[in-house]
Amino acid sequence: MRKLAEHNIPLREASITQVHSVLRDGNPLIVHTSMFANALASLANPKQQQQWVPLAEKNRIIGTYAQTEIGHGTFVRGLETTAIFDPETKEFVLHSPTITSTKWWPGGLGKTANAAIVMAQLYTQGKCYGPHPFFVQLRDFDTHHSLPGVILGEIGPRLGINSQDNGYLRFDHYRIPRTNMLMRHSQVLEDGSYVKPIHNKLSYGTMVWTRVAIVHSCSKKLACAVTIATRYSAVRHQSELVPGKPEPQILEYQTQQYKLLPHIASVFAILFSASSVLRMQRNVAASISKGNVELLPELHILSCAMKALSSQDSTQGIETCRLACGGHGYIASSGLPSLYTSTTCTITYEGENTVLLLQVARYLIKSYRAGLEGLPVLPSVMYLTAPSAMHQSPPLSNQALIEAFRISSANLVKETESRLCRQFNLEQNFHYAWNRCSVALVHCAELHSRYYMCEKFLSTVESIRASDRVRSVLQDLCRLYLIHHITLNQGHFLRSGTLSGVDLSTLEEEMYELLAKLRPQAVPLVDAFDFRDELLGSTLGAWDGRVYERLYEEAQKSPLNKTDVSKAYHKYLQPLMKSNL
Ligand SMILES: CCCCC/C=C\C/C=C\C/C=C\CC/C=C/C(=O)SCCNC(=O)CCNC(=O)[C@H](O)C(C)(C)COP(=O)(O)OP(=O)(O)OC[C@H]1O[C@@H](n2cnc3c(N)ncnc32)[C@H](O)[C@@H]1OP(=O)(O)O
Ligand SMILES: Cc1cc2nc3c(=O)[nH]c(=O)nc-3n(C[C@H](O)[C@H](O)[C@H](O)COP(=O)(O)OP(=O)(O)OC[C@H]3O[C@@H](n4cnc5c(N)ncnc54)[C@H](O)[C@@H]3O)c2cc1C
Repeated sequence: MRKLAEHNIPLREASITQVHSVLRDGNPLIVHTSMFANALASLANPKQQQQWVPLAEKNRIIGTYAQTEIGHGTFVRGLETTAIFDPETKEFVLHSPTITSTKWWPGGLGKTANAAIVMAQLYTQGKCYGPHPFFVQLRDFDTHHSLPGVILGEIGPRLGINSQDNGYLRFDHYRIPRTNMLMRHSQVLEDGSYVKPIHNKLSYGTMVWTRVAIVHSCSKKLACAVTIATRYSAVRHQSELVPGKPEPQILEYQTQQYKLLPHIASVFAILFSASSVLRMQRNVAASISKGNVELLPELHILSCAMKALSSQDSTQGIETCRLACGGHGYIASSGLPSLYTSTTCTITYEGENTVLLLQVARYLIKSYRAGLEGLPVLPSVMYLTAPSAMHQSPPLSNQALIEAFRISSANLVKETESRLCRQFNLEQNFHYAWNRCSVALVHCAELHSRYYMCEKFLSTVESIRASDRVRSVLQDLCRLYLIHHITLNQGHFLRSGTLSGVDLSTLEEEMYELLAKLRPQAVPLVDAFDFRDELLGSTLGAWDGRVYERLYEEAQKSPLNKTDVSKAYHKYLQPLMKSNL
């Protein structure tokens, strides 16, 4: 915090990588500086912002975002915490009526935060208006004691991010002023009447914002992992490539190149998609402030799609990098285990990936049906009902591969929609039919999202003007990315008839050539991510390549090495050795 202040970096602009470098196993302030700050900025009205933002910026108020309950995370409409308006006192009464209504998970809630944005079911004049956000003080701002009516604690050790205090929270008829409801989009007036928002999902805005932030952070986390594994692969020599010859760098093995290079490419694919979603988010935020919510559904769907794909890709990529480092990838000082545990949670939080992909699928099916009826659909899904012929692009060119993605995706949506109709005819119930088709629907969402990511990668690379040589390396990397994802999804391309078996084997051949061509670029590419050693925090990935010396030095720091004979010898081993057991 002191460093950020010294360098005049606003908290919200501190990159996740910098934060990760300081607190590799979780940061108790992350939800304060991200979701809490964003909720105040986007859900509070100007008067409320004047009241709370300066205090939050000075860290007098430290907040969290308390939405998930022990019984409900995904299904936000099913939240049980209530906020009932009392017109007599002009207060809301917050209450946790059941065990399942206990708030559970919020970052920093256990011990750090003294306030929270609480999502609770709003009741006024006897009617429920669904989940709404409230600013709630939880602890005394001076003593930090929890306030009467607030029951708080920490939820216990997790797979990772254990230096964060994820918490639980219950309310016992806890009263807050009416003006603590975040009132930028909807209001409860003094007489208890409810003023509805211009779009009923605006109160979910902080989730959308965070999903976009997660996409960006995933590219950074993956970039750290590929940097470590690639540099290590250039230092590590193992086995014989040619019998009798010296042990080569393990990066010479084609299988090692196949493990690493597609994930280096993935960093760029995620990064370029993140930039594109961020641009859209800024446009939508500007439109909303002018009262226009037309593009909100598109942003919601795109952020769901990119959050799901980037969290899945980066988690798998980091695990592949860990495995690519053999035994040394398993040691904590490699940095890879904490990268994995602090990234795999992004698959679950801020909307579990399957659930988000089903949101995307719902949009695809609705847009496809609208397109068939000649109704207007938004630009990103117009292709679903556009004529599905290949254009005049040269066979197997980048453009042709993008078209193959587009047509295969449209084909899969069409096929799944027909299945949905057939299932509906059998079940006579849309929701049961939907569930029966949901595996296929998730595949539709994944292919559509991959198409978007491939398209963004290609268009961004093609627009690079600064350096022909940089563009040329990135073009090869992009080509590798396209072919790699086509080979992983061969079935879709064969089914749509966009690529033949011969095409696929030609592309596979090219992929192997690209691995060899890109091999000399691997280290320069990851060096270009420009992570300082302190940021990477890895014995395997440091810039100077002194892997073995660093591993040895790090081992000396193990607490077990403080004495030659450990306490456990006297307490357990020696008695065991003498016991004749
Ligand atoms: C330690 C490492 C850190 C790395 C991270 C780095 C950066 C990130 C920065 C900070 C984050 C740090 C830590 C994060 C900590 C985690 C926090 C949390 O997890 S907070 C809790 C998050 N919870 C969720 O995401 C819940 C997921 N569920 C939902 O969002 C909704 O319930 C769901 C599934 C979308 C459904 O909503 P529901 O109200 O039931 O709607 P319907 O399905 O009925 O749909 C109705 C229509 O509304 C549309 N919709 C839904 N959501 C939105 C939205 N947000 N905006 C616009 N529109 C929306 C939906 O598409 C439907 O539209 P149609 O009727 O089809 O037109
Ligand atoms: C590290 C971490 C930090 C977190 N931080 C916060 C925080 O700061 N604030 C906060 O409020 N919350 C936080 N959360 C909670 C998080 O948002 C939820 O865990 C997440 O939204 C998933 O909800 P759930 O746990 O209820 O899973 P569930 O919804 O119960 O999911 C379990 C399974 O059911 C499936 N499923 C659920 N619904 C459907 C459906 N409609 N269709 C098909 N399948 C379905 C899912 O795909 C999944 O396989 C955090 C969670 C973690 C792990």
